[in-house]
Amino acid sequence: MSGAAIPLGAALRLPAPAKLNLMLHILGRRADGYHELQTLFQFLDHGDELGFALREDGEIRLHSAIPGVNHDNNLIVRAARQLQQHSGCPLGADIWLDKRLPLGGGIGGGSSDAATTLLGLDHLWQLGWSEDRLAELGLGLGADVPVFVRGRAAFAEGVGEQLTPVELAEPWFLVAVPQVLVSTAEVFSDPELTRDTPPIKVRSLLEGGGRNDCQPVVQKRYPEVRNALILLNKFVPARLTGTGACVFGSFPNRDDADKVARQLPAALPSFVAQGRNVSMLHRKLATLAKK
Ligand SMILES: C[C@@](CO)(OP(=O)(O)O)[C@H](O)COP(=O)(O)OP(=O)(O)OC[C@H]1O[C@@H](n2ccc(N)nc2=O)[C@H](O)[C@@H]1O
Ligand SMILES: Nc1ncnc2c1ncn2[C@@H]1O[C@H](COP(=O)(O)OP(=O)(O)O)[C@@H](O)[C@H]1O
Repeated sequence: MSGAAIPLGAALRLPAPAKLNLMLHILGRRADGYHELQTLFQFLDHGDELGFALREDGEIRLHSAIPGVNHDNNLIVRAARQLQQHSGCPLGADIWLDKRLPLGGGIGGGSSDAATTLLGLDHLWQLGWSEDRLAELGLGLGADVPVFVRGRAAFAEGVGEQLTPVELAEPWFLVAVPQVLVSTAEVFSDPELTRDTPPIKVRSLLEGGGRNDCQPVVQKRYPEVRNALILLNKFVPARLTGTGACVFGSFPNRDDADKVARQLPAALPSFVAQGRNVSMLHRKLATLAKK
């Protein structure tokens, strides 16, 4: 991406971590067309970074462009404007984005950027909004925004907004990034999508199991994703996250994950990161609260 680095003048720098959907079941379709899910979210210690500085004139300016996303449609700008409108805050902000997460990868980059913007500006503008209020506002921006606002690994139901925090093992993940952009809307409108998985209880899930119901449709439509799953499966059980395109496998330590990463072809970029039950954003905010 063409993003300027975050300048030293930014008053606040905050991470926007990626997430994985460790499993994703589709239970049915609601009257409004959205799908009822059960999914398990865990954060990664890898992500984008945002910088914020206060503006007295009420303007919201994002200084880093993402190719293909115009300024006003960027989830960062939309999140900032929503918070401004709903809080009646007269202040504005200069915002910078160091974009490291792939777009449309199923690792939640856009949603995480939006959540970091909501929490970052709540801090900068000293609004004192509760997490509940910020999560509710975030849901209007995207189904995955609330989990990033709350920052706890969670079992999610509904369209992803009913969250039950969970304590999971924190293994290392190798995340492969097929060079293709998967459209979430396209996957959810595929007639072949499994939409009738019976609901499960969180306890049975934590004992292992689960799958990603989007995977058969995505690997059929996107050969890049199919190939990535085949390649990674040679080393470790591989699975799709969200609606893709990223696929991942888990390892007990960083070295094992790095070894496999080195054996993947150059045409399939990847990164290694640790699964975390508390997001890096919330760890950073906790240190600011102590100051
Ligand atoms: C399914 C997940 C799992 O994390 O996929 P990823 O986007 O992360 O891959 C997300 O909940 C996705 O959330 P998000 O990416 O915010 O989706 P949205 O932009 O709200 O939805 C894009 C389109 O997908 C369909 N959609 C999305 C979510 C859902 N539960 N049911 C749906 O049918 C709708 O047609 C919607 O218009
Ligand atoms: N700040 C942002 N970062 C990433 N994508 C954004 C952002 N703002 C808007 N978008 C749009 O949202 C789409 C999906 O975003 P992203 O979160 O990267 O994918 P996914 O939901 O699959 O993880 C992108 O393809 C892009 O068009």
